[in-house]
Amino acid sequence: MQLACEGNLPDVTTLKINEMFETIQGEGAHTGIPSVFVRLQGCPVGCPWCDTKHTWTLDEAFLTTADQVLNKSEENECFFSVEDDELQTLFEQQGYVARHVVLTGGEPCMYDLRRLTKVLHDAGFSTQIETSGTYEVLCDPRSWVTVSPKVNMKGGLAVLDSALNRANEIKHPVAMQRHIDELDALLARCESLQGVEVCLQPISQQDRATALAVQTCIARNWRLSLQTHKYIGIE
Ligand SMILES: C[S@@+](CC[C@H](N)C(=O)[O-])C[C@H]1O[C@@H](n2cnc3c(N)ncnc32)[C@H](O)[C@@H]1O
Ligand SMILES: Nc1nc2[nH]cc(C(=O)O)c2c(=O)[nH]1
Ligand code: SF4
Ligand SMILES: [Mg+2]
Repeated sequence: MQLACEGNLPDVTTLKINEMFETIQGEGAHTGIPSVFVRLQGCPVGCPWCDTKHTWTLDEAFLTTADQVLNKSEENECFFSVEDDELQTLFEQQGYVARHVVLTGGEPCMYDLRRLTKVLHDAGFSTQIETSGTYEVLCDPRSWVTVSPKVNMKGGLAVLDSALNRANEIKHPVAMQRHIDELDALLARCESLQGVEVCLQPISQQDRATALAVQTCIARNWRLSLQTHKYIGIE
């Protein structure tokens, strides 16, 4: 077995994929960029307002074929398995033209993403990881890491701090003042976050959440992240 130390690639990782599609990145600093979305299966965090609850389970009863998953007409728990070094071939078969790949979920950092992100960057893609900070972020140094910190959730502070240390962007979902206070506490504790772009994302397009996010972004000079894909009815 190969060691996963610097310079070496870890062994092949089997990815479980719930959805794969080409769309426009709708959130955060990369909003507007045509992207291939790879939605990985599994998340134990349990945010009550999560908009991808269909990805939470890792029950093998939902294992199906790539064809079934790629041709889904609605969200469901079904997923297929693929080795990370076979993903690019699938992109080609699907005829994707986007050169930016967003790894999301579920919680993508339940998987070792080092081989996948290295191979993709070496092939000329850029990559972005959307993570909750509840698992260590294992990826290529060239990947853009968006941490949407889930405080007081499973994973613990040490893991969250290591994810925040790797973050290129903090994207915080908000609905109440309490969510802003939690973010303030994180920013105060984590020196590595000085200078990292912070954005607030209203939870589920609620009017009050949006008003709070707008007002706080103006007051703090933070960025607003709307889930723009939901406003225009794309994936
Ligand atoms: C579905 S999560 C998957 C990636 C990872 N588990 C995470 O939480 O970052 C992708 C992004 O959507 C955000 N999100 C999920 N449900 C949302 C909702 N109802 N309203 C606003 N943002 C939401 C998350 O906070 C995260 O930034
Ligand atoms: N268009 C689009 N942009 C997104 N940005 C983050 C998403 C996610 O679910 O992680 C997402 C998504 O599901 N669709
Ligand atoms: S961590 Fe992400 S995928 Fe998991 S429940 Fe929360 S928002 Fe959903
Ligand atoms: Mg989404």
